Amino acid sequence: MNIYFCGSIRGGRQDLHIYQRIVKKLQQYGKVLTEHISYDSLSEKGEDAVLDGDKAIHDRDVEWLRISDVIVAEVTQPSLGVGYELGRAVEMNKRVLCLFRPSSGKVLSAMIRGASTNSLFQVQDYTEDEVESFLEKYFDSINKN
Ligand SMILES: O=c1[nH]c(=O)n([C@H]2C[C@H](O)[C@@H](COP(=O)(O)O)O2)cc1CO
Repeated sequence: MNIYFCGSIRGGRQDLHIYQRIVKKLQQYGKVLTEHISYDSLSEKGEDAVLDGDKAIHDRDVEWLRISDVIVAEVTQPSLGVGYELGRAVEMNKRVLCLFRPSSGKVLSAMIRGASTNSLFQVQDYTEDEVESFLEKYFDSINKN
């Protein structure tokens, strides 16, 4: 199974430790195409700028979305890139799980919470200690279907 994990990079790296837990857990279920989002070495600047760097990142990531079976996004730290990826994923009719921590004091965008109209696009509120168990439940349920 190809899994696309979305997490904030230029939107801020505050939640990196949670991304690392999520990616580690997701790797039990399939290949995480975007493992780099969990790297300590990846700063708020983004991946190393090469000639045409941002275009290459965008085109690679859209292709990875296209070949993904499931998209899991940690959406607590707002990120333009994550929002864009989720919009593209909806257009591609992909299965999406968004994870949000209300304990952050933030209020999730209506364009994400409001997109949760069917089982294909789910938004799950969680607390940090529950993250692995929510992922287990989610993957158990999709593996049954
Ligand atoms: O260097 C990068 N590499 C990369 O894969 N992305 C993708 C994956 C992330 O889920 C998302 C983060 O977007 P942003 O940088 O706007 O927070 O965009 C984004 C950047 C930098 O914007």
